[in-house]
Amino acid sequence: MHLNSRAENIPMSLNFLGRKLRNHSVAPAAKQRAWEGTGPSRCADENRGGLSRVVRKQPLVCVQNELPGSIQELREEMRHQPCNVHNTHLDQENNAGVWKRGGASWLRKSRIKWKSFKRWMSLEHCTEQSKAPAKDLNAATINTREREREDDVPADMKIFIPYDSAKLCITQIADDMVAMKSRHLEMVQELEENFLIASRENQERMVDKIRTYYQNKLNALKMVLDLYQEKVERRSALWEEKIKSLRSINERLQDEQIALHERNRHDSATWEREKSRMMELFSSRLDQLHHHQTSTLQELQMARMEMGRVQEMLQTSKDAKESEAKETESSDSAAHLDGAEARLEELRESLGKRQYEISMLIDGGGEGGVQDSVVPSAYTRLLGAVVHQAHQVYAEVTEAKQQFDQMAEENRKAVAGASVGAKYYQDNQTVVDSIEPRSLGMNPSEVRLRDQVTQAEVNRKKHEVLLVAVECIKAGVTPTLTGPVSQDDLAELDEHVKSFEERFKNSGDLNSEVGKRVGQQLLLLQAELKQVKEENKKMTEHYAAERTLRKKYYNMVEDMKGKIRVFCRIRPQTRAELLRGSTTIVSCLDDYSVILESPRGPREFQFDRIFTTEHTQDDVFQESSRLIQSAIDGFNVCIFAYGQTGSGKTFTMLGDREQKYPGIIPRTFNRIFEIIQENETKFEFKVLASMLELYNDRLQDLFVSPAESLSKRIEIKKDKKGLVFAQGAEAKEATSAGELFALFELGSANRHIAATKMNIESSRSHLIISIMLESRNLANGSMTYGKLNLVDLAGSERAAKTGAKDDQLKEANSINKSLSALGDVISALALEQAHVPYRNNKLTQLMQDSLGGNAKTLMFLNVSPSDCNLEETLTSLIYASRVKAITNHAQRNMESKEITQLKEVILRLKSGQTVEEEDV
Ligand SMILES: Nc1ncnc2c1ncn2[C@@H]1O[C@H](COP(=O)(O)OP(=O)(O)OP(=O)(O)O)[C@@H](O)[C@H]1O
Repeated sequence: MHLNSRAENIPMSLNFLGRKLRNHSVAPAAKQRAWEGTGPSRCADENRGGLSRVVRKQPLVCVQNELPGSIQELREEMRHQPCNVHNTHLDQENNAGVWKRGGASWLRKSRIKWKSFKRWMSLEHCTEQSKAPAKDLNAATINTREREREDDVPADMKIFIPYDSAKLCITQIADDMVAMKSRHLEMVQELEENFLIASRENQERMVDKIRTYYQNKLNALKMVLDLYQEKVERRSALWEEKIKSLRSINERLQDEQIALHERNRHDSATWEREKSRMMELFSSRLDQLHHHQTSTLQELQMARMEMGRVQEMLQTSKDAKESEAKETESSDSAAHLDGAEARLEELRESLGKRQYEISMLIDGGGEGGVQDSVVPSAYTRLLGAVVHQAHQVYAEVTEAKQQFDQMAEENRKAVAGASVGAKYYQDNQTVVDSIEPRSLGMNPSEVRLRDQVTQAEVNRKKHEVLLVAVECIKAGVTPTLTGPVSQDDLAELDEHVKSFEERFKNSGDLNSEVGKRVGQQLLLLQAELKQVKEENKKMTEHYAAERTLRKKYYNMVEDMKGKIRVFCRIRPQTRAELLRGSTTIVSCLDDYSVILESPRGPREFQFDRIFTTEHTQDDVFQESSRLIQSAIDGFNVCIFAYGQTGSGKTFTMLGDREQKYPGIIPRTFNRIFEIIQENETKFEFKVLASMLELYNDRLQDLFVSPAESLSKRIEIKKDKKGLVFAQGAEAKEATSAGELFALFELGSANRHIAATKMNIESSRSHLIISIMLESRNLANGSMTYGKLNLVDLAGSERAAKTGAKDDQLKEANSINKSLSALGDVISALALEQAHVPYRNNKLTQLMQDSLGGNAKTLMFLNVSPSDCNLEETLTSLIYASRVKAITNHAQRNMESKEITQLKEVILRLKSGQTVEEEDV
């Protein structure tokens, strides 16, 4: 067998290539070239690197074509002329390892100069070197020189290789190829690992970057918030100062008001005094009038008496005149008679005048006395003004009221006292009257009696007038005055009233001016106070908004840190509790603090959010819906409700039976498909759901009938990413919220429910709904896998309290066992213990990737507000407080397009399928 000198390069090159590939991590393209280099099509491909470069100048002629004859021919030849090469030392030397050292002896025997062979070898080596980037100029120069030398080699030179050696050589080539193939597979694996590591590192770097970015953002926000807070505090201080000053102004004004009031009181006292003085004046005037009337009456009587005397005289003179006329008429008696008649006339006149005056006095007016048109109006005006003002004082000032009442009482007593005198006067009127004619010659006892009677009458009248005046003031009615009033009296009274009115008016003006000023100031103050209040309100709102924002960012950070969020929901009192007369012992301090009134005093607990009876199902869902987006973004999300039996877990998670108030689960179904719809142009989604129930320590698939479920064995497993899944349970695909809800209803029909002693329908199993959310980015093909666990835990309860027996007792024990296992896991996680007892119970196993794992977790703590549940509520609150301390390590389940493809290739290789070039 012989080979063309150029063709000889081929096996040697392959050997080199094999070695080279083994010691080099090759890029897929290079690997592909290397693969192609070993394939049968390599002869045709001149333009590829490596081996083909050596033969670029002279096209490579295929080995088979260059061979002088067929193997048969060679064998023939060897039969006639035993191959001396075959019988040379080659085999021995080969056995002794000479082959490996270069096989110099057989080369010599084959008449090939060692030098030439070495040159070929070097040439090949240099050619291999030239595949790598030509770093060294010398190497290129050597290469050129070697090629020049190669041109010296005779073109027809043949090398004879013994058949066994050739066989050996070919066997080795075959081995090399097999080794190369396995190496290639190793490389693929290596590549895959490298890709995985690189992508993981990349992801971690990204997460770190995002974390730093958000941390910086948060710090900036914190700074802004601090600034705001400072501003708010400064403004609060400013407003407090303002309020303080306003308060002091207010106080000052109040003092002024009090002083004014005092002054008013003082003025009214003065007015009182003035009024009583006026009353006295009135009464004295009335007395005077009365006196005047009495004296006029006396004068009248005297005039009557004188008239009687004069008439007597006239009668005597008439009688004398008649007797004289009978006897003789004398001139003296005629003169005497004329004088008497004049006197009579005079007396008549005087009497007429007096009678008129008396009639005026008695009738209260009349021509010739006081002017009828002036007196009543002046008095009415005067009295009207005085009484009106006095009545105002009486109505407004309590003390004045008392005084008036007292005055009325005193006058009434005085009138009563004076009436005795009057009665005496009436009883003795005849006596007194009989005294009158002899008044000029009265004895002292008679005069005293008459004076006493007159004084008593005067007093009575005076008090009667005062009483009438007081009563009129009290009633606000102007008294009607009868009797004559002189012009002087009127003028004096008028003046008096005018001055009083003036003073009153002045004081009123003064008061009204000050009052106006005070009122204006008060109005200003009120306006300012209103403004301050509004600003305060705004500031409070602003502050509350800032606080909420702060809390939101804090929550975001907590989310990023992976803290488990705990929301506490206080349900309203049930009918049963109300009938029992239970009182409410749980109250909410603000959005984040809850207070429990325990026998040892109030205990405060802090949570991420508190929901009271005023919060609707929608409010509760709004706070939780952010997590649904996270699940679609590729996080593990778990929302679960914890609490004693009947505390409202099912109401929170599922809603009421009629779905009038749907809970988190049905709302989540809708939200998932809303988000999907919003993103369907960018992503392709797949939604799979499974529904399990953990009942009496046994996992049951709720998507199959209970009978079928009994025959199924469901095991909790973890996939490569550490995600928990239930092997053996059905995962059904849903393409709409309606489909998902229909699946949920199918599962709900198979749940275990019982009624407790309190007659509340109670779920006796833990319900776990898992929704797997796969999304493929249509732009780059990357895949994300999110998982949303919605868990309605069975209620924790005290068997003794609920009156459970037999099966129900067993159920209760199983529930309590699993909840206590959950408690142990929470404790271990909160204390960051090395070992977390997830495997103690199926519930904790199932929730492993939701608690302290790769998840975002939200726990609803449902509590009853009634005192009859105090113990359970306290335990639940303590339990949930521990949960808040747990930190998860939320990570996105995402892989790049390459990883996804490589995984597919590996799967196909494993299953023995062929892999196309473009797949890799
Ligand atoms: N926030 C609420 N508003 C109005 N009613 C509520 C509220 N929470 C609970 N309820 C009512 O209280 C009762 C008990 O609630 P629910 O069945 O949800 O409790 P639970 O904790 O799920 O009980 P169990 O663990 O026994 O299943 C129900 O009648 C429910 O309608």
